Amino acid sequence: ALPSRVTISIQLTPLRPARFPSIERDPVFSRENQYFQSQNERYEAAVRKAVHLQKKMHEMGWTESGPEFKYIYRAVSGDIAFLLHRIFIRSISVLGSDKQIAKWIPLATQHKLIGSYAQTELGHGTYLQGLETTAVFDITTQEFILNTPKVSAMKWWPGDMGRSATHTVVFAQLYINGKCYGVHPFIVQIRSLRDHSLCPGITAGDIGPKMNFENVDNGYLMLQNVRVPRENMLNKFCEVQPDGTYVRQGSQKINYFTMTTVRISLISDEVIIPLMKACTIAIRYSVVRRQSKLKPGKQEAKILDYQTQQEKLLPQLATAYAFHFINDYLQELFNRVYREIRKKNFNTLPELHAFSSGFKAMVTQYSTSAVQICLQACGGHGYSSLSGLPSLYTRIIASCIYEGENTILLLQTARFLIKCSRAASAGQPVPPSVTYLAAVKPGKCPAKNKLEFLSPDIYTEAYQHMAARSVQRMGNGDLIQSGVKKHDAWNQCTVQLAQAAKAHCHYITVKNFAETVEKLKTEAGIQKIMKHLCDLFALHGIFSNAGVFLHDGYVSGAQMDMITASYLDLLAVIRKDAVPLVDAFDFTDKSLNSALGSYDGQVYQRLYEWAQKSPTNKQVRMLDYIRATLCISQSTRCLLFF
Ligand SMILES: CCCCCCC/C=C/C(=O)SCCNC(=O)CCNC(=O)[C@H](O)C(C)(C)COP(=O)(O)OP(=O)(O)OC[C@H]1O[C@@H](n2cnc3c(N)ncnc32)[C@H](O)[C@@H]1OP(=O)(O)O
Ligand SMILES: Cc1cc2nc3c(=O)[nH]c(=O)nc-3n(C[C@H](O)[C@H](O)[C@H](O)COP(=O)(O)OP(=O)(O)OC[C@H]3O[C@@H](n4cnc5c(N)ncnc54)[C@H](O)[C@@H]3O)c2cc1C
Repeated sequence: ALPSRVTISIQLTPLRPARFPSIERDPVFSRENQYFQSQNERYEAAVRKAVHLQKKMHEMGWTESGPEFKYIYRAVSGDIAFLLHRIFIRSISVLGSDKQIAKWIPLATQHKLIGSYAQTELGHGTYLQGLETTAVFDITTQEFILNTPKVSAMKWWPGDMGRSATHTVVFAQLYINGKCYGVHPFIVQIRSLRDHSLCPGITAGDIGPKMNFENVDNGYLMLQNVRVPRENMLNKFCEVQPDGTYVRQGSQKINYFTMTTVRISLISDEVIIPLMKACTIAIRYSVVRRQSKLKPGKQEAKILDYQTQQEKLLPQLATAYAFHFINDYLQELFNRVYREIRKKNFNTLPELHAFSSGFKAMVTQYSTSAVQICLQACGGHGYSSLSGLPSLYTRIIASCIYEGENTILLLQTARFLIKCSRAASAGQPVPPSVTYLAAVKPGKCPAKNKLEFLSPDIYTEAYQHMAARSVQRMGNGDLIQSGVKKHDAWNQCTVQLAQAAKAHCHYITVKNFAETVEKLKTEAGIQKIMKHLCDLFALHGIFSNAGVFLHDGYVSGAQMDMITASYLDLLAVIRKDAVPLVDAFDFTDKSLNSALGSYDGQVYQRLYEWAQKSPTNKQVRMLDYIRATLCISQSTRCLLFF
């Protein structure tokens, strides 16, 4: 067992960024009364924090890629406003010409404007071809005229739109001489830089209460004959020339590239960090909370000593590590493809789109389920906002919806896999990440005892077989043909297609975790612990989805019993290291903001102290009202009685 506060110096630098006490102690970044604030109070506090952060960054010379910003973002990202300003900047960086970048990026990075990303409409979020906002090219004035032709075309959801943004990237159907060229991005000013009032032709406001994201003023936007210069259409890849000629380089879908980049970047900040926080809170609480007795006459047991509690929480801990590693894999994939795209080579874009879509869907869905399990594993106190778990859950669940609803994205991945499977079967070249699709052997899992299922080769092979079979089973010729036949066949298979996409991503995650552990150059003890976590992540996936591994007999019923035995044995092994493994995430008490997860374990005192801050404990008038009501009811009851 590792010492309690061991520094697990594994090569996971984002897990262990440097600490910045000055930031920790900064009262502006305090999260102390957050759970008692209204939506409006949360938003206004978020704006104060954002402004303060920009001042600090300017004074201290910090950059968004620097350790200080990363630390703040990890600690208080859920509290800072202008989240979508970063996506506004990213849109211009990836879709804007050099001239547009030179003009707009300095204004944005110096916060001389506040940006937003206005794509989703009341009537359409998923189906981008159905967006109804229009941008008509006026050749006489060299402008685009933007309109919201009907209520369903109103932009609805864009972050920072409600009160903050002065500019936004509006996605609209481009029309030239009556012909539609599809969805394109346009920079539109929506509020005055002088007094923040709405610009002519602009109607905007806040969309109202949500499950979470109170630090973001998600808003609505209507445009009425709003004119922008021709130069405001982001034109790195698509351009309207002065004479109205439309020129495009590469895929028509390149205008969707911002989403691809965000799907990869949000995984770390908006999904893995909350998952790690939830694991930290639930596991620390589970070694403090004692409930019931394991043996008569003994002290009440720590709830983490119950096998069921271990089976709830430890696979989520293993998932947090697995997803941290896959995040590095995806970032490397993105960097490789983006280098090619900048050279105007779009050949690898389909693979990046398929992977970014599939992993965004799988990681957000599994992590959201994991945070819910952590919340429920803490019993009644987990349901208290003061545990920090409800806000982690209501925030992370949104990641299954925004930046592409998960089902839609899994179907995009499936579309790519089916095409690769057919190409591989025909002996045509396919990307290295999917060459396994051509190698499906009917075979049987060779493992003969439960210990052999702790071999990464054995379980990775089982995942590869399951994924290849899931994809190949769907790869019949009808699915990608054109015409009605394809659409009918496709829709009748979408449940299994989504499963095949998830199976592919799960296999890649297991394979990547095993390869990463193999390469870990750390103290032998750390590598051994990481191997346990990798084994647990892999066997948990088989244990939880036994049917797909048993389906074609690759794994037998007897072997499934061996897998279950090894899986349950691992729980007791990892239980000993559970606390150091969450300590390794190195969240401060302030960043956790949890009465259950604080490092000193003083749960009950903290719950009571924090509850005293509740305004409901201060509203004497309300208590008087309740007493008066009770008096009335008692007198009524007396009359009735007599
Ligand atoms: C720091 C982060 C904080 C987060 C805070 C929250 C911020 C949230 C912001 C948002 O939510 S912004 C809005 C997000 N909206 C979406 O993600 C919309 C989802 N919908 C789509 O992406 C598309 O509509 C679709 C589902 C992909 C379908 O697109 P379309 O109907 O146009 O194409 P298809 O017919 O399905 O496919 C045609 C062809 O195009 C390829 N393709 C599709 N998308 C992309 C892409 N992004 N990149 C590259 N290629 C793409 C697709 O693979 C097909 O290719 P082929 O198979 O024909 O070769
Ligand atoms: C917190 C939050 C922040 C957001 N921020 C922004 C922002 O800053 N900018 C922005 O532009 N947008 C933003 N959005 C909007 C978000 O991008 C959309 O809500 C998201 O893309 C889902 O689209 P939708 O709402 O139209 O869902 P729908 O597509 O209507 O989904 C409803 C159901 O229909 C199903 N469905 C739809 N199409 C198909 C299909 N073809 N096949 C099978 N099933 C289908 C879906 O799977 C889902 O189950 C935000 C949303 C949230 C929740």
